[in-house]
Amino acid sequence: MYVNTKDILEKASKEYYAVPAFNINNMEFFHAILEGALEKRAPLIIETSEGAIKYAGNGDIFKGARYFVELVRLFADSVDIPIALHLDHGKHFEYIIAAIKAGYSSVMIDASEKPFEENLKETKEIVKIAHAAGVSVEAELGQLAGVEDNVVAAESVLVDPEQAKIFVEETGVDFLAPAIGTSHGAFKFKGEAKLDFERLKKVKELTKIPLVLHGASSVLPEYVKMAEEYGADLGGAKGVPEDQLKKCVELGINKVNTDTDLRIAFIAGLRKFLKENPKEFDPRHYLGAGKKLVKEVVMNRLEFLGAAGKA
Ligand SMILES: O=C(COP(=O)(O)O)N(O)CCCCO
Ligand code: NA
Ligand SMILES: [Zn+2]
Repeated sequence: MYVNTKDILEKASKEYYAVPAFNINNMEFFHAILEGALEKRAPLIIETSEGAIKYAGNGDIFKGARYFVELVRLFADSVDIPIALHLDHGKHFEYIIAAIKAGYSSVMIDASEKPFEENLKETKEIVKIAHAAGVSVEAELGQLAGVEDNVVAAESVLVDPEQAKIFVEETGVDFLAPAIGTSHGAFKFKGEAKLDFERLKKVKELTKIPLVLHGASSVLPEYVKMAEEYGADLGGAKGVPEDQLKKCVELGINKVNTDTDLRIAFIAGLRKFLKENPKEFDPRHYLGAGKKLVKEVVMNRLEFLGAAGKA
């Protein structure tokens, strides 16, 4: 059934497990993720960036938002696991409104690169509108290092737990993404992976709401290796080690944004298939090879985060 993201996350927060939020840009990734969640009997959060919406609508953001709502609801309305659709990194008012209008379960207002007062003001405004439409809201405090879509924050700006308490009280936001040292993409961390667990613990104690980890892909070595074996150039790829991810869940992370791990799995499966099947040109076959590995990663991550069996 199609649900509000908050319903999924409130349960996870109470029981201290996490639900991965998987990014999609097309139908094939959605099918792979859905199959994995059904087999694992897990709640499912599908999320799309603004770029994905523009891509699916071929430039028209409202068509793109409608496309993902129709695609997800087509299946969600006929299965017995809870499924939510979330706008990831909503930075522009028109995308956030398009998502709300099209029927998304939740939206992220990401004003994290703006000064605290401005982030608070913008988030408050979106919460008012979204809540009036029965849509839940995610916001971000602090900044991830690395390229966050088109915002390059040279260094991470870590969340201030006291500010997080004020922010949550003043805005009424439903779930919060505290920056604790991760970054987006396949090349996280300059040296050793280092997350600020103390800070995370304080944010959970002070805010008591579901928390989100961005830049949470582990960049799994076996898939990186396979992709490289068949021609990919991913030198230096590094993600969040799984033991550190586990610790984040124990400290109160409940939504784990996962995009890069699915992309690497897909390209590994696709490259291998193309190399081994030079005569094949049916898109259902070569995209199917990517899908297969995406489903594998999805099932492992649902199990690892404790979402399996929680539907
Ligand atoms: O936090 C994440 C996922 O991060 P990762 O790159 O670790 O999968 N996301 O918000 C997904 C979109 C990344 C920006 O384009
Ligand atoms: Na998000
Ligand atoms: Zn993110």
